[in-house]
Amino acid sequence: MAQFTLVSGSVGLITLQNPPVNALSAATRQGIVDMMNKALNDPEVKSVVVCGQNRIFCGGADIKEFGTKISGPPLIPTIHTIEATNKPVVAAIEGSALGGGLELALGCHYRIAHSKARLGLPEVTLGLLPAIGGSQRLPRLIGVPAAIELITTGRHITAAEALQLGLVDHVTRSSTVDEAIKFAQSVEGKSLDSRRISNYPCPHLPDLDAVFEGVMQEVRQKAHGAIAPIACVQAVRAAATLPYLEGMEIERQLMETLFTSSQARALQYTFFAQRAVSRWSMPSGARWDTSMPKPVHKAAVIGLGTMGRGITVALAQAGLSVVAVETQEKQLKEAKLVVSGILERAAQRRGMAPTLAKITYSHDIRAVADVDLVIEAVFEDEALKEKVFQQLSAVCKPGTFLCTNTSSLDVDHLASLTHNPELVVGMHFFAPAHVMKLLEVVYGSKSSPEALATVMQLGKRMGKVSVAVGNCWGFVGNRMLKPYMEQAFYLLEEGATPELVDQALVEFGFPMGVFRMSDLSGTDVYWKIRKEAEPVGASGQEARVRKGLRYSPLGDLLCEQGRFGQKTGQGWYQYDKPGSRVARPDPWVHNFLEEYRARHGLVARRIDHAEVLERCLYSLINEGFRILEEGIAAGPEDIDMIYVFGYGWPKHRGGPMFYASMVGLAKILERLEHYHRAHPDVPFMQPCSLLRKLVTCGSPPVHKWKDVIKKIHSQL
Ligand SMILES: CCC/C=C/C(=O)SCCNC(=O)CCNC(=O)[C@H](O)C(C)(C)COP(=O)([O-])OP(=O)([O-])OC[C@H]1O[C@@H](n2cnc3c(N)ncnc32)[C@H](O)[C@@H]1OP(=O)([O-])[O-]
Repeated sequence: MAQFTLVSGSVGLITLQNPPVNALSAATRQGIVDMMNKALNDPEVKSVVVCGQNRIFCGGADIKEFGTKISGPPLIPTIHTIEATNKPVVAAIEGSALGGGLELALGCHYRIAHSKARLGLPEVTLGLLPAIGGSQRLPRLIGVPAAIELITTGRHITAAEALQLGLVDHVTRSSTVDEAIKFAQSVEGKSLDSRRISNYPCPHLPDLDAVFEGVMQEVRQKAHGAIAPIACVQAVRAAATLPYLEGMEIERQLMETLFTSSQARALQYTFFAQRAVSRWSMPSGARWDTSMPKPVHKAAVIGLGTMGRGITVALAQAGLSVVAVETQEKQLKEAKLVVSGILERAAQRRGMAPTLAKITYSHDIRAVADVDLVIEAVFEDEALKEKVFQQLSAVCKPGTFLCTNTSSLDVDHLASLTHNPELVVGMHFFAPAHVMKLLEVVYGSKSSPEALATVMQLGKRMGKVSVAVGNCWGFVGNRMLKPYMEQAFYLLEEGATPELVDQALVEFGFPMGVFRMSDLSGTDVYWKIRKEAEPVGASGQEARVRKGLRYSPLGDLLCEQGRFGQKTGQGWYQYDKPGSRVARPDPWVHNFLEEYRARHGLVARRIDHAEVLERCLYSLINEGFRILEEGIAAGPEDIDMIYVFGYGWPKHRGGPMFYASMVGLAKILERLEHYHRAHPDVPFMQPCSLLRKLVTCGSPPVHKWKDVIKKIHSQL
């Protein structure tokens, strides 16, 4: 797990060997301890270079070990030994030096990085803090403000930035290990007094208390309830105010609390789930590792509204040639300006040339004749999309994949209008499409494994977290959102205000509540969808029962007043002016709700945050279980990643299905039964049979649910 070689006569080369990322597993830590002892005790060795096998220094602690009983030696004493030795120790950083990997490098006397290397302390993203001395050494080396920023965000930085910050001593474009060996020899026998970071005083900051107060406020606000960023600030404060060893003790105590927290478990689950969803499977048995994607060099986007523009940017940034088609001249002109502007600004930020030449614009759909893949992003209108699919099927070269960005239409139906339904796949982007990480990839009943593999690979190229799901109304994300939003409306009918519901959800960790979100995206968006799905019928606009089930017309009544949210300056909240982002509670809305309740003989009651969360979240989770039962999502990780990366579900709660497992499935079942008894006309509250089955099986942990689902399917 670590190898020792004597090179150039006097340099002990220690190579970490734990593929794929040389994570610090128990065996690797043991290897480092043993090999370092060997090097430091060998009189022939005058200096040491530490590097990683396969051009990656070290991806940090072995995250797989975190949920288990940790064995093997701790690294802190070894890092102290390295720092204290009189033999110069040089870290040769290639690939990544992250978390514990960078902390090991910080214990070395010198750090040399390859120009393509990435460095960072991403522990916070796993619900932890850099507790192998990183929180104490980094501020001493690069100063408190820069250290706080790196440690609380977990950002990976380039070697160039690391050099600028003083985190590394030298950056090279040639062989890092060779340079490190040469450098190590050049400093053999020289004093290392000025190279031991733990001896550095933390760079002085005037008015330390005020600085930390400001930082804490900012970090708290961004954390949305996550505890690790707060602990990171506390640890850096210890570095800034206490001697090194006392700071280390604070680091240890803070880590002890974080290490066993449910937030750390959720974030570590998310780390692996994010990677697991790329290993997709279809109900037919087709899988990621047996299906070959086709190369996509040139793609087209049809329709250059907000979504089409974002998709064009995402494709161009992924290095593809793009044909962007919009039939309306004015819209086409405007789109060109917007797309170029986004690409230019992004290129400026990265210090690169923009990829404008890769895009050709046209108002004629025939311009897509030679592309490998088309993404249709026209207005969400069934007749229009039908026409576009028929046209595409006629003009595209044989074998072109046809994708739709629909959020609510039937992928199978669109596929049926083409000559080759096996080439049709849904690509459900989230606005803004070049920013949002999630891509729901929807395979229809006829989609070929090759088509799915191609689109999943394209999603990866665009930097998306792509999740393959089956075809059904709303796919996974929007289908689960329906019961959640319905409950929010019912809560208003029963006595809540939009502020109360939103506050409960924000305290849970969502960046904003359902009503604020609805104002932001436009209250009319779902109104249009509702009007198609839930026609008014003979009983009228105000009817609270439709098709025999409970219905709340509150959202529809609000829209009829022209209150479309932020864009009109009025929605569930009031805004200073149309487009303003500052939402204030609106007495008009409170009055509107009171009058509505009076008209329907509803008596307002006190509703607390716990009820808001249980009703909104458990009904959403219940629908998640139905989706799993139907095989629309292959596993709970798929649902969770859709919610974390597309719907603002707090990462530190792991996604709805992981959250359900943390709350306890039996409790979720009991509360759903309770609410279903109280609201028998709300089918979303009726516990799903998979949930019952899992509870009967003793509520297995989330990674075992697939086994139960498989058993149910095999019994059918
Ligand atoms: C002790 C207290 C203090 C804590 C200190 C810490 O260091 S906390 C840790 C701080 N460190 C971090 O947070 C760094 C986390 N890692 C990363 O950010 C990236 O993996 C990368 C940039 C190192 C490589 O990116 P890339 O796109 O080239 O590759 P990829 O991402 O696809 O990964 C390939 C495979 O390696 C696996 N794996 C990766 N890392 C670890 C790990 N540490 N452990 C175990 N496994 C790990 C990964 O699951 C995947 O396995 P799969 O799915 O094939 O079975």
